[in-house]
Amino acid sequence: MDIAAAWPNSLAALGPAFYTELAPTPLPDPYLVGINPSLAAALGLDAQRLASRAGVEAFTGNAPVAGSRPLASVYSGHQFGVWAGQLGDGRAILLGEIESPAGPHELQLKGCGRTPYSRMGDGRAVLRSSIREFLGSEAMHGLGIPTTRALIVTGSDAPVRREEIETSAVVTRVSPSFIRFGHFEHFSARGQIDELRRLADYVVDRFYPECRGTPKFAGNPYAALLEQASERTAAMVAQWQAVGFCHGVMNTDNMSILALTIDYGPFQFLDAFDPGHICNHSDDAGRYAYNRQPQVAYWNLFCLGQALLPLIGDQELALAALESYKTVFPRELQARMGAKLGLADAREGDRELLEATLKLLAADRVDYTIFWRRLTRHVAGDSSEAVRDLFLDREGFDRWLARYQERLGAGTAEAAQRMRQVNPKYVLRNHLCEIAIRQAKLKDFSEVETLLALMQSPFEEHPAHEDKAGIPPDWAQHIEISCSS
Ligand SMILES: Nc1ncnc2c1ncn2[C@@H]1O[C@H](COP(=O)(O)OP(=O)(O)OP(=O)(O)O)[C@@H](O)[C@H]1O
Ligand SMILES: [Mg+2]
Repeated sequence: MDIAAAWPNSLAALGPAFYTELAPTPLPDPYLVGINPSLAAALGLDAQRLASRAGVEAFTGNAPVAGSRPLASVYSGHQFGVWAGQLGDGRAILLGEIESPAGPHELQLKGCGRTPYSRMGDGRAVLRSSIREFLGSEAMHGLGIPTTRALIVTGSDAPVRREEIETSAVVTRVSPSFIRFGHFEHFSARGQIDELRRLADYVVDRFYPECRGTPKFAGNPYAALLEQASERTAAMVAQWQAVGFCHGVMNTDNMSILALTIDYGPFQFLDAFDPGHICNHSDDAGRYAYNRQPQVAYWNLFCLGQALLPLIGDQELALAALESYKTVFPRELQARMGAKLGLADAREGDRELLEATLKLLAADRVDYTIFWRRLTRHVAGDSSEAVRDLFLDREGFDRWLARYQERLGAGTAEAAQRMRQVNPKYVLRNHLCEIAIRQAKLKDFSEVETLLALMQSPFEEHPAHEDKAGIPPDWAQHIEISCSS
């Protein structure tokens, strides 16, 4: 398969300490599960060619992609708060970069066989989790949240053992970079300071050039990098919270240095609003519960700061670089939530109004997405009945509504306009994914295609898909998503 004239690989240029070159391991009789035409177009690729027989073979790892130089990178990380030592791409292989109208992007196959970093794993990914990653990352992109993306998913009937026997799949992910906090932790923990500096210089020069020549932090570019990563991570997590996204495995090896949402494992978009919701069935202690995500992100940034300390040279400077998380996160969250309420500006008392809103939602376990969308409709002119119906505590709701309407004041048409752009009608709920997965197991991939299109424009009405915007069925509560993928 020949899709790009050249495949530069800037990560490979860092030197052999950073990776192992190896080819993917083939899978028998691969088939197409899903293709992402809009991402293909954005990258200047021909979706039909990607989805052809030759494309399916190549993106399963069965035939070379001409000019690419496949490799698996090494990283380490903290998992569930504990140092886990060396991890690395145990089931992902980077093909290299392609130049595209959207700038250089890396292509990576996930689930394409064992690597030197597989430890006890089989190097595979199951169809179920690959569909979740494909749709989940595109749903986040559709919501305007920074994320890695997914170009194509292929499947094979080759069995994979998880809790039960499942089948294999490979997702081709796309990102400007797949470098994680864990890459920095790896070299720092081993005292490989030259490699650590090479990595940091690479990331700064390529993605954060403004970190050079800044008068901040006594001109220390690595402290500036830490601050930039902190601020971007704060903004990303504020977006997660606002849309009700639970990541599920916020280990430091799943935190992107570019603050892109990465690793769609046990993630979930909230159904009923429960601040302490734990989406990952393996997370017994609730370390990664929805309402803990902002603190966990800071904890992870602290690990990044420790990893960068040999370059920053001064603990005070590193702490100062982390400091802005504490102002950027609340500011971003307030802005996002204010927009969801349709507020044009920030005023005193808004925080209390927001807290009262969330308290009311939590008390009655109101569906998070439906609440905001119905509120939008009300602000646009519909009666308040549809929102009110979501609550058991009707009097509490009435008092809240009066307070909200007073704050909103006149100009509701503009407010509704704003709200429609930030309160999605569709999110990728677990049960929607589950239905698509069940059908895909029977080789019917139409629901994957439908959901992809829907999640790429989640703020639109799509009247033909009203059923996918409703209250989830009871069985949705019993779906258990764990780290097993
Ligand atoms: N089936 C597997 N075979 C080999 N290695 C695996 C497998 N599943 C996970 N790993 C490795 O275990 C570590 C932690 O896994 P985690 O679930 O965070 O990542 P992942 O889902 O494999 O990938 P990514 O973070 O790239 O999306 C990583 O080093 C990962 O490569
Ligand atoms: Mg991971």
